[in-house]
This record gives sequence, structure tokens and C-alpha cells, in this order.
Amino acid sequence: MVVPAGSAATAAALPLGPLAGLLVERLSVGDRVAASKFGTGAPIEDRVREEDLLDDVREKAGAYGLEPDATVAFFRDQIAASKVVQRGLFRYWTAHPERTPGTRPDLSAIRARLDRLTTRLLQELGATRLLRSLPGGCEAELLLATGAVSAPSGSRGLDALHRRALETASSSVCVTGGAAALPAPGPEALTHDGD
Ligand SMILES: C=C(O[C@@H]1C=C(C(=O)O)C=C[C@H]1O)C(=O)O
Repeated sequence: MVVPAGSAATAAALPLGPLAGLLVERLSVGDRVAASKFGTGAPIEDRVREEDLLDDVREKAGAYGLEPDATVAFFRDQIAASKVVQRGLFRYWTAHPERTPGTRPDLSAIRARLDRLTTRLLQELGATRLLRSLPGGCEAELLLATGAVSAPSGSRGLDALHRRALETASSSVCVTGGAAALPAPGPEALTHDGD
């Protein structure tokens, strides 16, 4: 299948376009996180911050019509994707010190921005939950949306590092089989031996 190259404008018109746009926005905040930590000795990974974020989304999921475990899995991917970006940039800046950003952004301001993005992501996950549980349909829409937001012609053309991170960030957007998004079957759905 050939997925046509798109653009940020095309992405906005696709059902999963706004969600894909938020994934890319969060990845670009990862660049700022990396710039705030690089050369300071601060570790890329902060497990306490991660667990706080995951506890928070687990608690809030229901209010957005979302299944808690699937929501935690989605945000785990966002965290993993941010670390892909940060590790890639650390390697790049170590090899090319002249490319190191000239200013060091403030990590607490960046984290406040990430917290606002969490709310927008929860809203968008809630708004797309039925589509995301459509077997086959979700994967096709996701390909179109991620293709559109990564297209080099778009305003958000992504480099190889960010495209790889976007794959990580997208891996549990589709809730395959619908099991995690739909109510569990009632007893009448169970088959009994000997019936
Ligand atoms: C973004 C940061 O770096 C890592 C990634 C996180 C995230 O994506 O939310 C959280 C904690 C860190 O493990 C951070 O330290 O805030």
C-alpha cells in the first residue's frame, strides 16, 4: 500500500490527525528537555516523574471514557518516545559539540508544558476512542495521520530520529480487537461445555 505524503494541514483534516499532531508536539518538547539536561549531569530518565505521570493518567482515564490500563500503556509509549529523542540528541551533541543549543531551557517550565499536553492528549484519546478500537480501520487512519505529520514537505517535517520516536509514540494508539475500549462481555457471551 502506498500512503500518500501529506502535510500538517492535511493532518488536521484526518480523524487521527490532531492526535498525531499532539504526539509530534510532545516529541518536540523532548528536544527542549534534552537541551535542559545536556551537560548538567541530570539523567535522561527520571522514574519518579514518570510514575507520577502514569498514576495521574490512570486516575483520570475514566473521566475521558478511557480504559485505565490502555491509557497507561499509551503514556508509557510517550515517555519511551521522549527518551528516544533525548538519547539521540545527547549522542548527536556529544559527537558535534558545536551543535549544542546555546541556551538551557528551564526544566520545570517544560514539565508544566508537558502536563498541559497530557490533558490535551487525554481529551483527544477520548474523542477518538471509538475509531481507535476499529480493527483495521484504526491502523489505516493512523498510517495516514502519522504520514501527514512526518512528511518533509509539511511545516513539521521530521528527521529520522523523530520519525523513529513517532513510531514508538504511536504503538498503542490503536486498541486492537477493541477489548480494552469496549465493555467486557456479559455472562451470556460465554460458551459452556456440554451445552
Ligand atoms: C521528559 C522528561 O524526561 C523523561 C521522560 C519523561 C516524559 O516523557 O514524561 C518523564 C521523565 C523522564 O524519564 C523529564 O525529565 O521531564
